[in-house]
Amino acid sequence: MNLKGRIQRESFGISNAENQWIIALAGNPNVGKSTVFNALTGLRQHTGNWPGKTVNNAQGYFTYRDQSFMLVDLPGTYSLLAHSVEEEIARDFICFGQPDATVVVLDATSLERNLNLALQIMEITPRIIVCVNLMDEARKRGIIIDFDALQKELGVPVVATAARLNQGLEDLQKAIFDIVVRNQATQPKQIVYSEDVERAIQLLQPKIEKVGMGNVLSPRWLALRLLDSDPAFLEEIGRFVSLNEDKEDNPQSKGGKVAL
Ligand SMILES: Nc1nc2c(ncn2[C@@H]2O[C@H](COP(=O)(O)OP(=O)(O)OP(=O)(O)O)[C@@H](O)[C@H]2O)c(=O)[nH]1
Ligand SMILES: [Mg+2]
Repeated sequence: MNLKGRIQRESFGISNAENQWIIALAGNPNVGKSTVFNALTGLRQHTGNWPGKTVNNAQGYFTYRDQSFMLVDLPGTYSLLAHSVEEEIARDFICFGQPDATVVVLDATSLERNLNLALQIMEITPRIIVCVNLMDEARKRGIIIDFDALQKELGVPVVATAARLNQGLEDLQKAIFDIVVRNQATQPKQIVYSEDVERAIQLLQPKIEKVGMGNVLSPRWLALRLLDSDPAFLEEIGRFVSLNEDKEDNPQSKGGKVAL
């Protein structure tokens, strides 16, 4: 990891070892994130608070095929629209903490509602694994999920788990490994908005690409956030750009401001 990436992560209280991959664990409240986290990391974990917040932060470690992974258990959220401090933490870490991949844990018994968050994260990053947890509950209720169809539709890896029963966790580790270490390509499904919004995105996107943030955050997603015009978040983006900009690579960038 480069120095800028390290500084960025440290601002979230994350200081991973050299050669240690960072995996964010996101999901709606009560879907089994912490159960997945505990099953994968066992006793190799420590907890504290997110810097400056009274929200619990847990980090843990596991190794798989000689690679070391740090898991970061994010607060449970229904969306990333930052209506609460939990949503803000989850959104900022996924956007600016530069995780090498994000696992989004879904409740197999209420997929439709849970997919909302997965689609939001898929707008931000292609490095995502969908983990459909509570599969034992779904089976009990006679819910059948067509995983091949779901994976095809979403365009990202989908893994079935029952974390409380320790089922599917090795498949999850392999899916993480494939995305992070083997650089497996994904094609996350993108939400298509109304004609007006799509036209505005088309106008903004090339300008955002010129500013040179496209390799860190999705230009399409940034265009949507500019259209939201949430001033606090735009300021956050500006701070992030100034940490990450490299004037030699990117002569167009201007003093850390999103100059459009
Ligand atoms: N039956 C079943 N229960 C599970 C499974 N995974 C987790 N649970 C249970 O679901 C409840 C919530 O699990 P947590 O791991 O705390 O969920 P969480 O997503 O971390 O919750 P928040 O941190 O509050 O958002 C607990 O009672 C778990 O034991 C599973 O695969 N099957
Ligand atoms: Mg939890």
